Amino acid sequence: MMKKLRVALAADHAGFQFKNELAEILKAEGYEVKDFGTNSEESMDYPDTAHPLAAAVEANEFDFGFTLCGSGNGITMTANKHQKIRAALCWTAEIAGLARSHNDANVCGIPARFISFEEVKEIANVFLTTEFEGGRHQKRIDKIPL
Ligand SMILES: O=C(CO)[C@H](O)[C@H](O)[C@H](O)COP(=O)(O)O
Repeated sequence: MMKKLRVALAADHAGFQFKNELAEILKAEGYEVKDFGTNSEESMDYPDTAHPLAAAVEANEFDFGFTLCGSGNGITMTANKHQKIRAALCWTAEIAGLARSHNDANVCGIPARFISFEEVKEIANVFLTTEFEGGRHQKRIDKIPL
């Protein structure tokens, strides 16, 4: 039997709505999903949800993470402070595929104020189903950590 992929989600107030909708879709598709918040549209600071998500992905409690904020930048920058995290800002499905196949990204950053939920679903689907190619890309990602 195929292993259920474990997926962590985190957002700030700007990504809250799409994060909830994405969680429901991923659960319905059979993914194991954990929601690291935020839990309302009340203004909050994205590092407060991004750091716990990144720490859990880094500890291999989850296979992949999705981070959603307005531009996708702040929450993705935060996740990338963790040594074993490769968080990629993904605004199209093609970028999401390249983030997996070339960069072995383990966190997908989503700019919730700039794309539609249809696009979010496509991005998530491609991100979760694209394999890392390895080869020449492996030695490049090996050079990323300081
Ligand atoms: O962190 C961000 C930018 O990198 C996100 O886009 C935030 O969601 C945004 O800054 C929140 O803005 P707000 O005016 O406080 O709603």
